[in-house]
Amino acid sequence: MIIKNASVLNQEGVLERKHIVLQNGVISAILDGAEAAGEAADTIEAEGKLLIPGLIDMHVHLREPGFEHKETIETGSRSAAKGGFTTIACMPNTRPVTDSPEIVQFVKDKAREAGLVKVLPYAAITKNELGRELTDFDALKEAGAIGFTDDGVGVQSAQMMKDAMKLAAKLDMPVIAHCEDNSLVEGGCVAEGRFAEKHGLIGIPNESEAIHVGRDILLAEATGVHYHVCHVSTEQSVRLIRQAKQIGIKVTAEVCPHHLLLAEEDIPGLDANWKMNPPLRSRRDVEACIEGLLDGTLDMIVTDHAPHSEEEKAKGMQLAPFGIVGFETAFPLLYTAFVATGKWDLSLLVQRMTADPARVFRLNTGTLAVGAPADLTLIDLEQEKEVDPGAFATKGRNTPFTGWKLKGWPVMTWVDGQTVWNENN
Ligand SMILES: NC(=O)N[C@@H](CC(=O)O)C(=O)O
Ligand SMILES: [Zn+2]
Ligand SMILES: [Zn+2]
Repeated sequence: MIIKNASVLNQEGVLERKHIVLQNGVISAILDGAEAAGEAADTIEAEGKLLIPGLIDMHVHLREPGFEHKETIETGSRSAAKGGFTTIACMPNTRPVTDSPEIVQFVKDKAREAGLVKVLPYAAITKNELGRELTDFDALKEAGAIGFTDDGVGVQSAQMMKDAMKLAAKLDMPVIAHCEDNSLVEGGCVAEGRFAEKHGLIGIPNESEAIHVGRDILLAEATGVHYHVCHVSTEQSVRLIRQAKQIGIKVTAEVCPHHLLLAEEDIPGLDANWKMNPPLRSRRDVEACIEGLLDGTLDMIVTDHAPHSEEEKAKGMQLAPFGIVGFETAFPLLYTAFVATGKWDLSLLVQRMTADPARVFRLNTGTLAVGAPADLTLIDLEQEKEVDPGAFATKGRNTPFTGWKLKGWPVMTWVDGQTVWNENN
């Protein structure tokens, strides 16, 4: 197969016209656009469109097993492919929790049946994510888990976290942390700030996140583990991670599109489509996250795709579950807000969603190179469309971005050379 006349970013971040030849699931040649592309059984004309490595999302919730009314591995995979993602790593807060080799195997089997994107399972740190007893790290690694996390809750005991890190370090596996100290968030559903005050809600303070980041950085230093911080949302966390990196502690971090785009003061009313964990913070925190992403303190962008049903989200700000969907809006949101406005280079956005997650988690994807798996995404940078949850492939409709006019929509996605999403089919 040949993808002809695509716009491809070169090493210097400049767009060049290229023909990409795919064979047996890998990129077999990248030809100069001035050369003849040659013949193939299947030719895609990509004139005027951006071709990038398939996007990688290292933090997603697919809800299966146990919460199939919110999402399944198949619907989540389809939504990911539609959003331009080719590799996703799914969180273990399912029912049962992914705390046994059997559930890791179940997730892998379901992902293979769906046959769309590459699904990498995380396993829980503690049994049932209750924070009481460690899971069997050896067996979970053996079954194919790529890291350990209790995402959805923070590991409250420092000793438990230290034990987990020691074990993970021995197995050369990362610990991925949802940073939240429960004693500092009781009853909170939005961040401290103007919105919480106006509506008489208990506010979640920044320290509830940063206190775990600080604690865990010290434990990572002591144990030598690769420590990865989930969905960073505060100025204080960014500062702690920056300092830890400067002194050589093995810490990496991720940030979500909504924490780069929205602050608590933007929440329009008591609508739970604006409720997520961590919550939207102050404008100052948003600016610190952006700065952190630009200087590499925050290594990558993840969606934290967290679908919930409409009934659940209709329960209101206090009672509805935390979380918003992310796959199908992530790239267009960031492209429109930061690249189309000239604030960021296109290559920075692409790197933080491809090469950087691949580097941190040692994946063999995320680059457009001869010999690499043909995981690719074709993007129309010009077409403008409104976010319409009714048209989502995910079962979730829970997004604060309804009606936003965006550019940069993925139009085709390939995994190992197979088309997994095509706008025109
Ligand atoms: N981010 C969220 O708001 N919710 C996630 C849990 C999590 O990522 O902590 C979920 O599972 O719904
Ligand atoms: Zn989390
Ligand atoms: Zn999550």
